Amino acid sequence: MALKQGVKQLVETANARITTLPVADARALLGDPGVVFVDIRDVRELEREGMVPGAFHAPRGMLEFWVDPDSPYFKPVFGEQRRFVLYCQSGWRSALATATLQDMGLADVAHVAGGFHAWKDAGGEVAPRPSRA
Ligand SMILES: O=S(=O)([O-])[S-]
Repeated sequence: MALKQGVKQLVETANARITTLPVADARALLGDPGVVFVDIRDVRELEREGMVPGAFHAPRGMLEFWVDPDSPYFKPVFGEQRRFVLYCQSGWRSALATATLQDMGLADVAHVAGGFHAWKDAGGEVAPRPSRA
């Protein structure tokens, strides 16, 4: 079956209209109280590899429902006037998720180029997943 769009095209289209932060720029934001790092990977990935210290874990499958204040699953962190910096493993899922949150109207949302892999390769800070990340 021929798809109308494959993942490569979806990611490219998303990347063309969202903010992508190089790892160095993202690392410079770590600890900034106006910034929330959002880890959208599966919990198993966090347990296996750790995460950006202090990141908020919002699995991609729930993301839209946690962001929408009209959803029963809304998480108040997404109602704060802060910058949201999403990351996944390699920057593909986060590109799609960032585009979606932008479409939903989140004012300041970006993602990390190359995801957690690139973050770690650059010597980025890594913390174990807290028991309730
Ligand atoms: O997390 S991912 O970029 O490999 S889809």
